[in-house]
Amino acid sequence: MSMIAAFYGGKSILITGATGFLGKVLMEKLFRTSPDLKVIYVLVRPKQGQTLQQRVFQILDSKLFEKVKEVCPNVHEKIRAISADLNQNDFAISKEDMQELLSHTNIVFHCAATVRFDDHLRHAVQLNVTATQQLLLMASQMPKLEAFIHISTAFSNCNLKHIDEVVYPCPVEPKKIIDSMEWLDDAIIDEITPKLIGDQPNTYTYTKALGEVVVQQEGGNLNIAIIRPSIVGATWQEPFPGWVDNLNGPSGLIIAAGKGFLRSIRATPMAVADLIPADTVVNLTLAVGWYTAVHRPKSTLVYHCTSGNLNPCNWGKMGLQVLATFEKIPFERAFRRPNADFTTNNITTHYWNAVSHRAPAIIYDFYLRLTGRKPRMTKLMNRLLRTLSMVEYFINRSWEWSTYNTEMLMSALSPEDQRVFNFDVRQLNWLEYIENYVLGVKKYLLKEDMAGIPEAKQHLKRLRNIHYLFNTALFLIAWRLLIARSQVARNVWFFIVSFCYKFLSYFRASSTLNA
Ligand SMILES: CCCCCCCCCCCCCCCCCCCCCCCCCC(=O)SCCNC(=O)CCNC(=O)[C@H](O)C(C)(C)COP(=O)(O)OP(=O)(O)OC[C@H]1O[C@@H](n2cnc3c(N)ncnc32)[C@H](O)[C@@H]1OP(=O)(O)O
Ligand SMILES: NC(=O)C1=CN([C@@H]2O[C@H](COP(=O)(O)OP(=O)(O)OC[C@H]3O[C@@H](n4cnc5c(N)ncnc54)[C@H](OP(=O)(O)O)[C@@H]3O)[C@@H](O)[C@H]2O)C=CC1
Repeated sequence: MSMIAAFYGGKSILITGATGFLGKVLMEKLFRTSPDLKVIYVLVRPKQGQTLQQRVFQILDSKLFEKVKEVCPNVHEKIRAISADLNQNDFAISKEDMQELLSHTNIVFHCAATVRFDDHLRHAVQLNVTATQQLLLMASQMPKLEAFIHISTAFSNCNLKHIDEVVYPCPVEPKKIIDSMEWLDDAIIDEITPKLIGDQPNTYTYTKALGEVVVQQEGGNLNIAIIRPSIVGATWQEPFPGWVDNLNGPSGLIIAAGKGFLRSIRATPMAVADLIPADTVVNLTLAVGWYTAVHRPKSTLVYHCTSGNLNPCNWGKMGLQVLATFEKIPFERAFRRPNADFTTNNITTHYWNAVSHRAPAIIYDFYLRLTGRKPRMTKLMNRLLRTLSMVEYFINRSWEWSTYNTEMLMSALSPEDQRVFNFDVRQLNWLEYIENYVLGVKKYLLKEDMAGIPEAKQHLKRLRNIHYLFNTALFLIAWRLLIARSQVARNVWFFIVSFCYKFLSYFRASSTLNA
């Protein structure tokens, strides 16, 4: 019997960010392994004309939850959606709901965040810092609370090369930042943002670092732990391989490469691609929840959920495997044949951006205009280039994350828990994982049918022929222009033509003699 699964039985669990990528996998695993849990409270904001209930039921009715429905048929009754906006005071939670949360919650998993790299500092601070502070305040009023688990990121201190499982101080106290956001106007915030974030690459990593400091400073007597996952990718094993539902991290770029938009990325092939599957993160999170509640460590423990030091894979290997998978499982209606490559310096990056990204987009938009359609490729390409510029920082460096706490926890688990809540990335086979990832992107993100693969392959063959035809035509035109202008080119041309003629004459003569 799994001790961790038994621990969550009968518990009331509060999850923020449950409608996000990681939150969904977390809920799924909780319901599947502890179907006798009492209730999961999810803080949800209403969206797109959907009620809260509809938003949550849509998640429960998705393929991700198919196995859950078998082991926990009354899952709809065990989830309680609470209207909340983490940007508002007291999260805009009603008094009755707040009362219920405060008096019943046993465990809190805080996953909600803005993960946009370029978010305005005011918004990023509100969600990643102030909301964390407010949630801690709420948690301190929960008499039955056993553990508070905060999800941060392994990149919260990416200005360092070697990162330990400790909370690092920030140059400016989070409280001062929170206060200043209240009275500074947007223009001034824009101006001081680069100075404040210093050697952090963006407002996301900066505010996640501030969030950790808030957790440490304001955790009071709570049992708190911080989890730092690296780049969260599709599921590895559970509930099935390859599940992914948003474009963050590598997923969007896999689509862009598979559809043929992405031709070149400035990346260091030997840099470590520190991906971590979503189910691995969730298994560690649940194990940490159990350990924190049961063993009550004296201080806030930080757990790195990374792959690089235990089972490293680099971007070069990953890129090649992604391309190899496209051969077997191509995406439908590609714009060009997938043929992306890594570049390593600024000049080649600019060159390939102009030649392989912008020029084809302009030509295609011209063609759309000619045929009376609305141009759209240049806009899409600009967005892709913006995304590339945002992720460049992370794919041209390697970090070392120590994993003492994570390894300590692994050895503290029973063999059964090590199996059910497996977070040992040494067992991960990267080639298999990446293939499943690409397949998952095709099935769950692009919603493409596997039956369409033969047609997709035909389409790629047509694109290849068009490519060859286009290149040949281009070469002939260039050559024709050169011959018209240069005596040397003309001489070379006559030499080649007469050589071919002589060779053919000789060949014909010798075959007549033999006959
Ligand atoms: C040796 C040879 C080898 C050969 C090799 C060949 C290679 C070939 C294989 C290639 C693949 C393998 C290598 C992969 C490298 C991956 C690196 C990942 C590093 C990640 C590090 C993460 C570290 C930190 C981890 C964390 O701790 S946190 C989690 C990470 N957080 C994020 O990943 C958020 C990022 N994103 C944003 O920050 C915003 O998205 C923003 C970008 C500002 C845009 O912003 P904006 O332009 O405003 O656009 P949106 O409004 O967002 O979207 C507007 C429209 O574009 C859509 N769209 C949004 N995104 C994306 C996206 N990516 N890709 C595509 N489309 C996207 C969206 O659907 C919407 O479409 P629509 O609805 O209009 O139709
Ligand atoms: N994905 C990754 O690669 C990594 C993620 N992390 C961390 O993991 C956690 C989860 O990330 P992930 O699941 O990928 O992110 P998602 O963007 O998929 O999910 C974010 C969640 O936060 C919720 N949220 C955002 N704003 C508000 C708000 N104002 N009020 C209420 N809820 C809000 C979203 O709700 P809604 O559905 O309404 O938008 C969503 O449920 C984050 O803390 C992130 O920093 C760490 C390392 C890597």
